[in-house]
Amino acid sequence: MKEFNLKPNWFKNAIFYEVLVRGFFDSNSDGTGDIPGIIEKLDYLEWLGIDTLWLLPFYSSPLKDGGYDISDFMTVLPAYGNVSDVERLLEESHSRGIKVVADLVMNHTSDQHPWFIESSSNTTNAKSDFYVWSDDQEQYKDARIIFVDTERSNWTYNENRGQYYWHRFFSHQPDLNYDNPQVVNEMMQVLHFWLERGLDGFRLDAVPYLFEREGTNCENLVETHNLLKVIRKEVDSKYQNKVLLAEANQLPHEVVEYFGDGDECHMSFHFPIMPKMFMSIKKESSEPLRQAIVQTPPIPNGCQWGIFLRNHDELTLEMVTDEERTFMYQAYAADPRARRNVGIGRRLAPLIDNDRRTAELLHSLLLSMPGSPVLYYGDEILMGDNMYLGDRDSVRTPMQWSSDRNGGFSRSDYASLYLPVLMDPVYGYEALNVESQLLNPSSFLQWLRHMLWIRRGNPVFGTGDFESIENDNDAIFSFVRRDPETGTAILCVNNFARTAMPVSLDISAYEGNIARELLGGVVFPRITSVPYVLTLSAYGTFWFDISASGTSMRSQIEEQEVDQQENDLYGGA
Ligand SMILES: OC[C@H]1O[C@H](O[C@H]2O[C@H](CO)[C@@H](O)[C@H](O)[C@H]2O)[C@H](O)[C@@H](O)[C@@H]1O
Ligand SMILES: [Ca+2]
Repeated sequence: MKEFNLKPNWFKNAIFYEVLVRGFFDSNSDGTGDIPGIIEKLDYLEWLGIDTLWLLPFYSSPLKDGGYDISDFMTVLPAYGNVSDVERLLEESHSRGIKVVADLVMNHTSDQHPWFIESSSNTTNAKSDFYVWSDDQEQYKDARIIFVDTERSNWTYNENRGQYYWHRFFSHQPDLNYDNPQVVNEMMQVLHFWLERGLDGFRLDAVPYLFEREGTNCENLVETHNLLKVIRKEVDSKYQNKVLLAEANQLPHEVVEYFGDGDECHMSFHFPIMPKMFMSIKKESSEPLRQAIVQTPPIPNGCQWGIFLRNHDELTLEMVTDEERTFMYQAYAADPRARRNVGIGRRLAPLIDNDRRTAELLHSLLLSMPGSPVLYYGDEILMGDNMYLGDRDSVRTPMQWSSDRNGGFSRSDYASLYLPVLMDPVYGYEALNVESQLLNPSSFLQWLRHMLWIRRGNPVFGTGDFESIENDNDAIFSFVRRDPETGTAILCVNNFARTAMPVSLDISAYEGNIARELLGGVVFPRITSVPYVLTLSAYGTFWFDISASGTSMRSQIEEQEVDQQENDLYGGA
């Protein structure tokens, strides 16, 4: 059993893994993944080297939005299991040193939630103010529509009540009214219910939209931030080492506001840099990503970004410029079937034409840039997608465990699967699955596991400063992650070009230090006052330990070995 990490800032060094409960493993052969199924796969996740599971909503739901339409916050969808199963998952995960956070949808409920059924019955019932009601559709006209593929308005008429209700997402997801203290109180009970059971925190879904105010776009309002401060205070006062992770798909200066002064969320997804990684690839230029990082404001101590390549939604293009959006659609979604709302409904591998080198470059970035990496289930084997499925189901097909029936995901009839497993010649389960990649020492899965291991052994990736390193090649993104107190420093060099590239780096500040490549342990020439010259292969990357002598993870003995190697290789020069 691994030592369970009880440090308050554990999430800064965590590697997150996002699990679609429905799509991971079906333990009872009914065609739907479930909580006991995740328990059965914990050994695999431990082997892979992840620290924290993020579970997509597992609560009771009519599943019209993948479970983000909750009809009871305190029960588990029967097809997924029950509360005891979740408790068992928490125990089993914790015993392996794995923490578990879950999605919490505070902004809205399903229209099947008893609160909404009562609220919509008339204007005088006890839950009458639980939602945002209006006689007309005139209010909040400055609020954009988010699900543009399906919704034409943020208001929908309810026959029973004879009024309109407000919803930022699907019309079956009425927004809760946080101006009503009873709603705040109810949501606090929900938080307590799950935290008491041992959950390690929440991913707070769609958090910018909790309040509405006339004359604003109803996003990121001060009232929303004040409520988050109240929630944080409540969580901190009763529990230890929990994490709140904000899902706020907003501009850089807005997204950092979800950390408050260190008194709101511990973490926030770094939405601004995600599309920029993909732009840098197609432009063969480090500039889009470099700019996005440089423009990221500093965050308070005790806070951390969550960085990701892909997730269960579309590759969102809501917060990029019109020009950038056009570029992204042309570069990554020439086929209009790939488009979803304001974004692209594809998984990582098809986005990058299944190119292993690009996948390695993107994951090297994910594991070395400031923030905690969040992996999406299936991306560790470079799973594909199914553009013919509706909404965002294109990227939510069953996990491919083996070449057995239904990809080893379920023993049920194929026809009863919640979504069809992929069967095409490139990404189908017979060609692409966990089992075959476990057996293949040079598979992407094995490569990624090695990278996660290296990252874990170098905590500076989670907690260190970020220093951009000047170089003479636009295709190359170079930076150092360092801990000024210990002198630990790791130089990361990334080539966005599809061809080999030379680069000269200005790392004279580290003059005298040895550069030791982290994956193979090979010693490169000592750093001097002149530019450091490297050659990178197409989409190539390097991680070098350039720490001051004796301050890194290396022991004194290793240091002597380095001297010897250097002597052998460079004749003591
Ligand atoms: O609960 C409703 C939705 O909430 C999240 O949505 C986020 O994803 C949207 C794209 O699919 C994005 O445009 C929006 O800004 C986000 O809040 C959740 O991740 C979705 O799955 C869910 O439908
Ligand atoms: Ca099942």
